[in-house]
Amino acid sequence: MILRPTAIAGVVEVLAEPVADARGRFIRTWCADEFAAAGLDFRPHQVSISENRARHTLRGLHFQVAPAEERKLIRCLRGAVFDVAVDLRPDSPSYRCWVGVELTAAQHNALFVPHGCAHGFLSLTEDAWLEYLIDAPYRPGTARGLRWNDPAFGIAWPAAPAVISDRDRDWPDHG
Ligand SMILES: Cc1cn([C@H]2C[C@H](O)[C@@H](COP(=O)(O)OP(=O)(O)O[C@H]3O[C@H](C)C(=O)[C@H](O)[C@H]3O)O2)c(=O)[nH]c1=O
Repeated sequence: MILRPTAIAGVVEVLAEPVADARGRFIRTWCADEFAAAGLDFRPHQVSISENRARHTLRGLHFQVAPAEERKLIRCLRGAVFDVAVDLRPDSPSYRCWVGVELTAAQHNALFVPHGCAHGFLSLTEDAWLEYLIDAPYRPGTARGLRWNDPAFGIAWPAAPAVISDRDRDWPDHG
């Protein structure tokens, strides 16, 4: 795999290096050693799947508050999504900046999101499924959120959401 840095420190796109033969392809999607060699201390604790029926479903943007902070590796298992991370670390040179990456099942690419960043996505196809590798147990009530169109972040989404939860629609402005 190729770990490609983004404009936000610690947010890394993981590009697949498929090994093809007459039967098809073999793709490594995570490796502790390769991540560690890139300075990413990431050991998954739980794996989840997010199934999204309608095109332009938006989930997020979420982050977990300490001590429940999560590092997560997100990949698309079906369809495609526009995946976004926002830097919420006040001491970071990219504080309040965002990056967006198109994740597709066909490319097998992924986005690594470290502590201190919010994550969200907009599905670009019907039946877009995401896999999350997360390095902490799920702790209900520890999630906080940013609103997708909060002017404080100016995220350039490819489209407005057609489907969004009330909770995600109503996150307050961050001023
Ligand atoms: C996140 C999570 C949820 N759940 C249960 C709780 C609810 O009964 C149901 C849906 O939860 P929620 O509406 O919080 O799911 P999303 O809105 O997709 O939340 C996720 O969306 C954004 C984009 C993220 O990056 C996070 O992974 C996560 O916050 O699954 C669990 O059982 N385990 C979990 O780890």
